[in-house]
Amino acid sequence: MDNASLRQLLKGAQQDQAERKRRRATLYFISYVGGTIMAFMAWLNVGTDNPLLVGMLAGSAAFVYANVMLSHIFPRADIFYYIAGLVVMFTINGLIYTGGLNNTGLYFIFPLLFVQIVVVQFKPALAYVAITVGIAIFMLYNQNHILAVYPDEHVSRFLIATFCFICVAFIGENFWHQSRREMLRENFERMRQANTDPLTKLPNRRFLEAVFFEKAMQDPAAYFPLSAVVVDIDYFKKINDTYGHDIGDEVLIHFASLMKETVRATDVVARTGGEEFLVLFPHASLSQAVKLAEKMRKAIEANPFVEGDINHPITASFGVATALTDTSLHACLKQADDNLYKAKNGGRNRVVE
Ligand SMILES: Nc1nc2c(ncn2[C@@H]2O[C@H](COP(=O)(O)OP(=O)(O)OP(=O)(O)O)[C@@H](O)[C@H]2O)c(=O)[nH]1
Repeated sequence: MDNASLRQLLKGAQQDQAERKRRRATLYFISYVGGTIMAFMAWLNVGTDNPLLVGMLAGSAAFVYANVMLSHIFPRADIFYYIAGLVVMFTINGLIYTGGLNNTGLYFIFPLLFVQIVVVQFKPALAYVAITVGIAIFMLYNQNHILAVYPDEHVSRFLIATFCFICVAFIGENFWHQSRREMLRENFERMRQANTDPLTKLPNRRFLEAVFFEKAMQDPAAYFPLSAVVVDIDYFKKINDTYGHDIGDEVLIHFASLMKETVRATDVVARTGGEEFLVLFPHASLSQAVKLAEKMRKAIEANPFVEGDINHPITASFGVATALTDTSLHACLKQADDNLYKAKNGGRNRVVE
């Protein structure tokens, strides 16, 4: 797997945790509380001479509820945050257009603008707020086209207060956004280190268990049949004993890069133990995996470790197995291990399926 895909997988795993929870909780809270307030306001306005306001508030409440219900069904879709931001845009301008109850609509704009900033992510929120306030200003200066009547001094006070509110809200959001990004970067770095083998820079066993297998279980159609190849360098102890541990380390790095070069960007090569590696081929049948393992075996055999006076041939043994579905993943890994054992007992430098 190339570095970009690995980063992508790790970032996905990281975001899935705290960030998604925070955004979802915000959307749920704002939708249920905001939807209820709008429904209540619609009811308060029933019987007044402003049927458009009643319809708009009731319609917005219904839309907000429908949106949040759908977001429960599709919890991973971002579209519902943007729809909520659009409903807020519509409500703000609807309030300005109709004037709200006793012409008090302008007072509700500030909390609604804040909701828009919180629900939509930082950069898109700038565009949402600019459009919302742009339409509002247009209506306030073209009052002959709207139902409400706002005295000039209300308009100026409102615009000055809106300007100050937007500046303060965005400055706060900006600093919060920056510190969150910084925190995410640090967390990501820690996570990357925890999931990487420091010697070969390959993903480690933790990555497989906490990230890759989790992802495969969440979306089996994208990964299965998943083929596993357990690879173990032959007579590695002899290399350490002959040339020393440092050269042994160099051999492991050489071996890791050879294996990485022979697989595709979507395949994973991980170091799972001292001189043991696990290669995973998503969407690969047993026969395809055997061919790929044979290709790796030949590449390793053809590329001895060369450094200074040392020219040491290297071979490895391979155990292959395939999981047709996610339920057979653990049995497949055990089978691949058993096959590696057979390859070792059968004389090494071979692939056993
Ligand atoms: N240099 C180095 N050696 C390691 C590392 N991790 C494990 N080893 C060594 O790898 C060797 C593994 O030896 P064995 O399990 O006997 O396997 P082998 O000599 O490869 O023999 P077969 O696997 O049966 O072919 C041991 O000597 C470990 O000390 C490491 O990170 N660096």
